[in-house]
Amino acid sequence: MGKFPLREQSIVLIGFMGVGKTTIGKTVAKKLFRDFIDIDEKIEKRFEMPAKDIFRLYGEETFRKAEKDIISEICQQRLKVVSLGGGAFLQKEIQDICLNSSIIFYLDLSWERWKDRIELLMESRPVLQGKTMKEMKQLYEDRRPIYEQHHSRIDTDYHEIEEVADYIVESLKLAWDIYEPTS
Ligand SMILES: Nc1ncnc2c1ncn2[C@@H]1O[C@H](COP(=O)(O)OP(=O)(O)OP(=O)(O)O)[C@@H](O)[C@H]1O
Ligand SMILES: O=C(O)C1=C[C@@H](O)[C@@H](O)[C@H](O)C1
Ligand SMILES: [Mg+2]
Repeated sequence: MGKFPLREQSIVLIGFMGVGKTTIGKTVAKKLFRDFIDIDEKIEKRFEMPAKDIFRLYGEETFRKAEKDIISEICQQRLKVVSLGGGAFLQKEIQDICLNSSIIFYLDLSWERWKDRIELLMESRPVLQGKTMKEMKQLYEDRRPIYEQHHSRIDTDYHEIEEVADYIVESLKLAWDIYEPTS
C-alpha cells in the first residue's frame, strides 16, 4: 500500500471501548472538513443489525472478520477521519494496515474515569455483557498493550470532547508544518 503525503493521510483513532473514539472522531472530522467513518457503524450497516446481535447470531469471529475487511478497504483511502472499534487492534493485521497508511491517535482514559461510563456502554457493548466489575477491569488491563502501537497518545482524563478534538487538530497542524511545510 503506497503512503499518501502526511497532510493527506487519514487519521485513525484507537483505544479501549468507550474512551470517545466515535464522539471525538466526529468532532475532529468537522474541524478538518473531512469525511468521518465509524468502523462499527459500517459493520452494523453491512449486517443490518447492531453489534450485539452480530455477536449473538454469527459469533465474534464473524464480527472480527468483517472488521478486518472493512478497515483494509477504508485504509486505502485518504483524507478520512476513522474511528475503530475498541477491539480492532486485537488483530495484528489491522495494526499493520493502519500503521502503514494513517496517523494513529490513541485515546487513553484511566480505569477510575472509565468506570464512570459503564452505564452508558453496558447495553450496546457485547463484550461487556455479563461481566463483573473485576472481569471488566481485567479486560481493560489485558487490552492496554494492544494500543501501544500508535503515533500519538492522548490522556483524556478530565478533558471534554471538544478539548481533545482541538488538541488533535492542533498537533496535526504542527506536524504537517514541520514535516511538510507549504512554503
Ligand atoms: N471526553 C469525554 N468526556 C465525557 N464523556 C465522553 C467523552 N468522550 C466520550 N464520552 C462519552 O462516552 C460515551 C462513549 O463514547 P464513544 O461511543 O465515542 O466511545 P468509543 O471509544 O467510540 O467506544 P467503542 O470502542 O465502543 O466504539 C458516549 O456517551 C460519549 O458521549
Ligand atoms: O472492544 C470491543 O471488543 C468492541 C468494541 C466496540 O467498539 C465494538 O467494535 C464491539 O462491540 C467490540
Ligand atoms: Mg465507537
